[in-house]
Amino acid sequence: MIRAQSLTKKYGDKTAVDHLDFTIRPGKVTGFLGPNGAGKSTTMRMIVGLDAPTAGTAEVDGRAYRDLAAPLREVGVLLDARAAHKQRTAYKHLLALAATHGIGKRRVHEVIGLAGLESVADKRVGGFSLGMGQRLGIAGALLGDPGTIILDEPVNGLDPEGIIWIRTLLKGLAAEGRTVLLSSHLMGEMAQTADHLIVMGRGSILIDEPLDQVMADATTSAVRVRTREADRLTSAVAAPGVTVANHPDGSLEITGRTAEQVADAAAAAGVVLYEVTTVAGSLEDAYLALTSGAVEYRSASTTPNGAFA
Ligand SMILES: Nc1ncnc2c1ncn2[C@@H]1O[C@H](COP(=O)(O)OP(=O)(O)OP(=O)(O)O)[C@@H](O)[C@H]1O
Repeated sequence: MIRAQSLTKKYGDKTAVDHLDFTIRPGKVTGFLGPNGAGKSTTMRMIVGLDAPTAGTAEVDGRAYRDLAAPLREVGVLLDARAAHKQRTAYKHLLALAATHGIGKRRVHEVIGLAGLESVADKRVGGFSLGMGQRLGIAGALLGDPGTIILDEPVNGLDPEGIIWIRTLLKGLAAEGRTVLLSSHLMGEMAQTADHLIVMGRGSILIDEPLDQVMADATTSAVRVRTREADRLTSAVAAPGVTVANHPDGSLEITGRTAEQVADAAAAAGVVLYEVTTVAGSLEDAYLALTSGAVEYRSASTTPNGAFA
Protein backbone atom coordinates (compact mmCIF):
# COMPACT_ATOMS: atom_id res chain seq x y z
CA MET A 1 0.00 0.00 0.00
CA ILE A 2 1.23 3.49 -0.86
CA ARG A 3 0.00 6.39 1.20
CA ALA A 4 0.51 10.12 0.70
CA GLN A 5 -0.50 12.62 3.32
CA SER A 6 -0.49 16.30 2.52
CA LEU A 7 2.38 15.55 0.15
CA THR A 8 3.77 18.79 -1.25
CA LYS A 9 6.72 19.77 -3.45
CA LYS A 10 7.72 23.31 -4.32
CA TYR A 11 10.46 24.35 -6.71
CA GLY A 12 11.05 27.98 -5.81
CA ASP A 13 7.71 29.74 -6.35
CA LYS A 14 6.34 26.82 -8.34
CA THR A 15 4.16 24.31 -6.47
CA ALA A 16 4.63 21.10 -8.46
CA VAL A 17 2.64 18.93 -6.02
CA ASP A 18 0.09 20.52 -3.73
CA HIS A 19 -1.05 18.78 -0.53
CA LEU A 20 -1.86 15.39 -2.05
CA ASP A 21 -3.74 12.83 0.03
CA PHE A 22 -4.24 9.37 -1.43
CA THR A 23 -4.01 5.68 -0.65
CA ILE A 24 -3.04 3.21 -3.38
CA ARG A 25 -4.29 -0.21 -2.42
CA PRO A 26 -2.93 -3.69 -3.11
CA GLY A 27 -4.63 -6.12 -5.47
CA LYS A 28 -5.34 -3.45 -8.07
CA VAL A 29 -3.66 -1.63 -10.90
CA THR A 30 -3.89 2.07 -10.14
CA GLY A 31 -3.43 4.40 -13.10
CA PHE A 32 -1.87 7.77 -12.52
CA LEU A 33 -2.92 10.21 -15.21
CA GLY A 34 -2.55 13.88 -15.97
CA PRO A 35 -1.32 16.28 -18.60
CA ASN A 36 2.38 17.21 -18.95
CA GLY A 37 3.61 18.97 -15.85
CA ALA A 38 0.68 17.81 -13.69
CA GLY A 39 3.08 16.51 -11.03
CA LYS A 40 2.96 12.73 -11.61
CA SER A 41 6.72 12.17 -11.88
CA THR A 42 7.44 14.45 -8.94
CA THR A 43 4.94 12.49 -6.83
CA MET A 44 6.47 9.16 -7.87
CA ARG A 45 9.97 10.47 -7.18
CA MET A 46 8.91 11.49 -3.68
CA ILE A 47 7.35 8.09 -3.03
CA VAL A 48 10.66 6.40 -3.82
CA GLY A 49 12.82 8.94 -2.01
CA LEU A 50 14.44 10.54 -5.07
CA ASP A 51 12.93 13.93 -4.20
CA ALA A 52 12.38 15.21 -0.68
CA PRO A 53 8.88 16.58 -0.02
CA THR A 54 8.65 20.25 0.93
CA ALA A 55 5.88 19.14 3.29
CA GLY A 56 3.86 16.04 4.03
CA THR A 57 4.77 12.36 3.77
CA ALA A 58 4.77 9.47 1.32
CA GLU A 59 4.97 5.93 2.67
CA VAL A 60 5.09 2.41 1.29
CA ASP A 61 3.54 -0.16 3.64
CA GLY A 62 3.71 2.35 6.46
CA ARG A 63 7.36 3.33 6.06
CA ALA A 64 9.24 6.03 4.18
CA TYR A 65 11.17 4.54 1.24
CA ARG A 66 14.52 5.55 2.77
CA ASP A 67 13.68 3.45 5.85
CA LEU A 68 13.21 0.24 3.87
CA ALA A 69 16.03 -2.20 4.63
CA ALA A 70 15.98 -3.90 1.20
CA PRO A 71 14.08 -1.50 -1.10
CA LEU A 72 14.40 -3.66 -4.23
CA ARG A 73 12.58 -6.47 -2.42
CA GLU A 74 9.75 -4.19 -1.35
CA VAL A 75 9.31 -1.64 -4.14
CA GLY A 76 10.07 -2.24 -7.81
CA VAL A 77 10.58 1.05 -9.61
CA LEU A 78 10.88 2.09 -13.23
CA LEU A 79 11.18 5.85 -13.49
CA ASP A 80 13.67 6.27 -16.31
CA ALA A 81 14.15 3.53 -18.87
CA ARG A 82 17.46 5.13 -19.94
CA ALA A 83 18.99 4.83 -16.48
CA ALA A 84 20.99 1.64 -17.18
CA HIS A 85 24.75 1.75 -17.77
CA LYS A 86 25.15 1.92 -21.57
CA GLN A 87 28.29 -0.22 -21.88
CA ARG A 88 26.88 -3.13 -19.85
CA THR A 89 24.91 -5.97 -21.33
CA ALA A 90 21.32 -6.39 -20.14
CA TYR A 91 22.35 -9.50 -18.20
CA LYS A 92 25.30 -7.75 -16.50
CA HIS A 93 23.14 -4.74 -15.68
CA LEU A 94 20.56 -6.93 -13.94
CA LEU A 95 23.28 -9.01 -12.28
CA ALA A 96 24.88 -5.85 -10.83
CA LEU A 97 21.48 -4.68 -9.57
CA ALA A 98 20.78 -8.13 -8.08
CA ALA A 99 24.15 -8.17 -6.31
CA THR A 100 23.18 -5.06 -4.27
CA HIS A 101 20.47 -7.16 -2.62
CA GLY A 102 22.03 -10.61 -2.56
CA ILE A 103 19.66 -11.77 -5.31
CA GLY A 104 20.96 -14.79 -7.24
CA LYS A 105 21.53 -15.49 -10.94
CA ARG A 106 18.47 -17.69 -11.11
CA ARG A 107 16.18 -14.76 -10.46
CA VAL A 108 18.10 -12.67 -13.00
CA HIS A 109 17.39 -15.31 -15.65
CA GLU A 110 13.78 -15.47 -14.53
CA VAL A 111 13.16 -11.73 -14.98
CA ILE A 112 14.97 -11.79 -18.33
CA GLY A 113 12.45 -14.43 -19.37
CA LEU A 114 9.53 -12.52 -17.88
CA ALA A 115 10.50 -9.39 -19.80
CA GLY A 116 11.05 -11.26 -23.06
CA LEU A 117 14.72 -10.22 -23.24
CA GLU A 118 16.35 -13.64 -23.76
CA SER A 119 17.54 -12.89 -27.30
CA VAL A 120 19.20 -9.60 -26.33
CA ALA A 121 20.41 -10.42 -22.82
CA ASP A 122 24.05 -10.39 -23.98
CA LYS A 123 23.75 -7.17 -26.00
CA ARG A 124 24.95 -3.83 -24.70
CA VAL A 125 22.18 -1.65 -23.27
CA GLY A 126 23.50 1.36 -25.23
CA GLY A 127 22.15 -0.17 -28.44
CA PHE A 128 18.67 -0.86 -27.06
CA SER A 129 15.55 0.74 -28.52
CA LEU A 130 13.27 2.65 -26.14
CA GLY A 131 10.94 -0.36 -25.98
CA MET A 132 13.76 -2.76 -25.13
CA GLY A 133 14.96 -0.28 -22.50
CA GLN A 134 11.45 -0.29 -21.00
CA ARG A 135 11.49 -4.09 -20.85
CA LEU A 136 14.88 -4.01 -19.16
CA GLY A 137 13.62 -1.42 -16.67
CA ILE A 138 10.62 -3.61 -15.89
CA ALA A 139 12.87 -6.65 -15.47
CA GLY A 140 14.92 -4.61 -12.97
CA ALA A 141 11.80 -3.50 -11.13
CA LEU A 142 10.67 -7.13 -10.72
CA LEU A 143 14.08 -8.48 -9.68
CA GLY A 144 13.39 -8.42 -5.93
CA ASP A 145 9.87 -9.89 -6.34
CA PRO A 146 8.48 -6.74 -4.68
CA GLY A 147 4.99 -6.29 -3.24
CA THR A 148 4.76 -2.78 -4.69
CA ILE A 149 5.53 -1.83 -8.27
CA ILE A 150 5.79 1.78 -9.48
CA LEU A 151 6.24 2.42 -13.18
CA ASP A 152 6.43 5.83 -14.87
CA GLU A 153 5.14 5.67 -18.45
CA PRO A 154 5.98 1.96 -18.91
CA VAL A 155 4.26 1.65 -22.28
CA ASN A 156 6.27 4.50 -23.76
CA GLY A 157 8.12 3.09 -26.78
CA LEU A 158 6.53 -0.35 -26.62
CA ASP A 159 5.06 -1.85 -29.76
CA PRO A 160 1.46 -3.20 -29.73
CA GLU A 161 2.65 -6.68 -28.70
CA GLY A 162 4.69 -5.06 -25.90
CA ILE A 163 1.70 -3.05 -24.73
CA ILE A 164 -0.44 -6.19 -24.48
CA TRP A 165 2.43 -7.94 -22.70
CA ILE A 166 2.75 -5.24 -20.05
CA ARG A 167 -1.01 -4.99 -19.61
CA THR A 168 -1.23 -8.73 -18.92
CA LEU A 169 1.84 -8.65 -16.68
CA LEU A 170 0.57 -5.78 -14.53
CA LYS A 171 -2.89 -7.27 -14.15
CA GLY A 172 -1.28 -10.55 -13.14
CA LEU A 173 0.91 -8.83 -10.54
CA ALA A 174 -2.12 -7.05 -9.08
CA ALA A 175 -4.08 -10.31 -9.04
CA GLU A 176 -1.29 -11.77 -6.89
CA GLY A 177 -2.12 -9.08 -4.32
CA ARG A 178 0.60 -6.57 -5.18
CA THR A 179 0.20 -2.81 -5.27
CA VAL A 180 0.72 -1.59 -8.82
CA LEU A 181 0.98 2.10 -9.72
CA LEU A 182 1.65 3.24 -13.24
CA SER A 183 1.54 6.62 -14.90
CA SER A 184 0.53 7.42 -18.43
CA HIS A 185 -0.80 10.22 -20.60
CA LEU A 186 -2.93 7.74 -22.49
CA MET A 187 -6.42 7.45 -21.08
CA GLY A 188 -7.35 4.84 -23.69
CA GLU A 189 -4.49 2.59 -22.61
CA MET A 190 -5.27 3.13 -18.93
CA ALA A 191 -8.90 2.23 -19.50
CA GLN A 192 -7.75 -1.23 -20.55
CA THR A 193 -5.22 -1.76 -17.77
CA ALA A 194 -6.23 0.07 -14.61
CA ASP A 195 -8.85 -0.82 -12.00
CA HIS A 196 -8.59 2.52 -10.26
CA LEU A 197 -7.63 5.97 -11.53
CA ILE A 198 -5.98 8.96 -9.94
CA VAL A 199 -6.04 11.96 -12.26
CA MET A 200 -3.82 14.94 -11.46
CA GLY A 201 -3.88 18.45 -12.84
CA ARG A 202 -1.59 21.31 -11.83
CA GLY A 203 -0.28 19.53 -8.75
CA SER A 204 -3.69 18.53 -7.35
CA ILE A 205 -5.90 15.46 -7.55
CA LEU A 206 -8.86 15.91 -9.89
CA ILE A 207 -10.22 12.36 -9.53
CA ASP A 208 -9.48 9.37 -7.28
CA GLU A 209 -12.05 6.73 -8.19
CA PRO A 210 -12.53 3.20 -9.54
CA LEU A 211 -12.29 3.12 -13.33
CA ASP A 212 -15.94 1.98 -13.63
CA GLN A 213 -17.06 4.99 -11.65
CA VAL A 214 -14.98 7.36 -13.78
CA MET A 215 -16.47 5.84 -16.91
CA ALA A 216 -20.00 6.06 -15.59
CA ASP A 217 -19.58 9.66 -14.39
CA ALA A 218 -17.50 11.08 -17.16
CA THR A 219 -18.81 9.61 -20.36
CA THR A 220 -22.11 10.73 -21.77
CA SER A 221 -23.87 8.74 -24.42
CA ALA A 222 -25.96 9.99 -27.29
CA VAL A 223 -28.54 8.42 -29.57
CA ARG A 224 -27.74 8.56 -33.27
CA VAL A 225 -30.80 8.61 -35.51
CA ARG A 226 -31.40 8.65 -39.24
CA THR A 227 -34.65 10.05 -40.59
CA ARG A 228 -35.95 12.14 -43.49
CA GLU A 229 -38.06 14.14 -41.04
CA ALA A 230 -35.43 15.77 -38.86
CA ASP A 231 -37.53 18.79 -37.93
CA ARG A 232 -40.55 16.76 -36.86
CA LEU A 233 -38.38 14.38 -34.84
CA THR A 234 -36.64 17.33 -33.17
CA SER A 235 -40.04 18.68 -32.08
CA ALA A 236 -41.15 15.21 -30.96
CA VAL A 237 -38.22 14.72 -28.59
CA ALA A 238 -37.97 18.34 -27.42
CA ALA A 239 -37.81 18.62 -23.63
CA PRO A 240 -35.66 20.35 -21.04
CA GLY A 241 -32.16 18.81 -21.02
CA VAL A 242 -32.54 17.24 -24.47
CA THR A 243 -30.18 18.40 -27.22
CA VAL A 244 -30.36 17.54 -30.89
CA ALA A 245 -27.33 18.13 -33.10
CA ASN A 246 -26.78 17.56 -36.81
CA HIS A 247 -23.96 15.13 -37.42
CA PRO A 248 -21.78 15.76 -40.51
CA ASP A 249 -22.85 12.39 -41.99
CA GLY A 250 -26.48 13.56 -42.12
CA SER A 251 -27.68 11.79 -38.98
CA LEU A 252 -28.94 13.47 -35.81
CA GLU A 253 -27.30 13.06 -32.42
CA ILE A 254 -29.67 13.32 -29.48
CA THR A 255 -28.54 13.56 -25.86
CA GLY A 256 -30.72 13.44 -22.77
CA ARG A 257 -32.91 10.61 -24.10
CA THR A 258 -32.39 6.85 -24.34
CA ALA A 259 -32.69 5.05 -27.69
CA GLU A 260 -36.05 3.61 -26.56
CA GLN A 261 -37.41 7.03 -25.62
CA VAL A 262 -36.35 8.44 -28.99
CA ALA A 263 -37.94 5.51 -30.87
CA ASP A 264 -41.17 5.82 -28.83
CA ALA A 265 -41.36 9.58 -29.47
CA ALA A 266 -40.77 9.02 -33.18
CA ALA A 267 -43.46 6.32 -33.36
CA ALA A 268 -45.97 8.50 -31.51
CA ALA A 269 -45.31 11.33 -33.98
CA GLY A 270 -45.43 8.98 -36.99
CA VAL A 271 -41.80 9.75 -37.91
CA VAL A 272 -40.02 6.94 -39.76
CA LEU A 273 -36.52 6.12 -38.46
CA TYR A 274 -33.88 4.28 -40.52
CA GLU A 275 -31.38 3.93 -37.69
CA VAL A 276 -31.38 4.26 -33.90
CA THR A 277 -27.99 3.64 -32.28
CA THR A 278 -26.61 4.41 -28.85
CA VAL A 279 -23.17 5.99 -29.19
CA ALA A 280 -21.04 5.82 -26.06
CA GLY A 281 -18.84 8.83 -25.33
CA SER A 282 -15.15 8.05 -25.30
CA LEU A 283 -13.23 8.03 -22.07
CA GLU A 284 -10.46 9.92 -23.89
CA ASP A 285 -12.87 12.79 -24.62
CA ALA A 286 -14.06 12.79 -21.02
CA TYR A 287 -10.46 12.92 -19.80
CA LEU A 288 -9.61 15.81 -22.11
CA ALA A 289 -12.66 17.72 -20.89
CA LEU A 290 -11.80 16.95 -17.26
CA THR A 291 -8.19 18.09 -17.53
CA SER A 292 -8.69 20.93 -20.02
CA GLY A 293 -8.60 23.49 -17.22
CA ALA A 294 -5.39 22.00 -15.88
CA VAL A 295 -3.31 21.75 -19.04
CA GLU A 296 -0.07 23.61 -18.59
CA TYR A 297 1.65 23.01 -21.92
CA ARG A 298 -0.72 23.28 -24.84
CA SER A 299 -0.20 23.40 -28.55
CA ALA A 300 -1.81 26.51 -30.04
CA SER A 301 -3.25 24.47 -32.88
CA THR A 302 -4.67 21.63 -30.77
CA THR A 303 -8.43 21.63 -30.35
CA PRO A 304 -9.38 17.93 -30.21
CA ASN A 305 -13.14 17.62 -30.31
CA GLY A 306 -13.36 21.17 -29.09
CA ALA A 307 -12.28 19.98 -25.64
CA PHE A 308 -9.63 22.67 -25.38
CA ALA A 309 -11.62 25.39 -27.07
N1 LIG B 1 13.68 19.85 -10.87
C1 LIG B 1 12.70 20.73 -11.13
N2 LIG B 1 12.89 22.07 -11.00
C2 LIG B 1 11.91 22.95 -11.24
N3 LIG B 1 10.67 22.61 -11.62
C3 LIG B 1 10.41 21.30 -11.76
C4 LIG B 1 11.40 20.29 -11.52
N4 LIG B 1 10.84 19.08 -11.74
C5 LIG B 1 9.56 19.31 -12.12
N5 LIG B 1 9.30 20.64 -12.13
C6 LIG B 1 8.01 21.26 -12.45
O1 LIG B 1 7.04 20.67 -11.63
C7 LIG B 1 5.83 20.46 -12.37
C8 LIG B 1 5.44 18.99 -12.31
O2 LIG B 1 6.36 18.24 -13.12
P1 LIG B 1 6.28 16.66 -13.28
O3 LIG B 1 7.45 16.26 -14.12
O4 LIG B 1 6.14 16.03 -11.95
O5 LIG B 1 4.94 16.48 -14.07
P2 LIG B 1 4.41 15.19 -14.84
O6 LIG B 1 2.96 15.10 -14.53
O7 LIG B 1 5.24 14.01 -14.52
O8 LIG B 1 4.62 15.62 -16.34
P3 LIG B 1 5.02 14.71 -17.61
O9 LIG B 1 3.80 13.99 -17.98
O10 LIG B 1 5.39 15.75 -18.62
O11 LIG B 1 6.16 13.83 -17.20
C9 LIG B 1 6.09 20.99 -13.77
O12 LIG B 1 5.59 22.30 -13.88
C10 LIG B 1 7.59 20.97 -13.89
O13 LIG B 1 8.02 21.98 -14.76
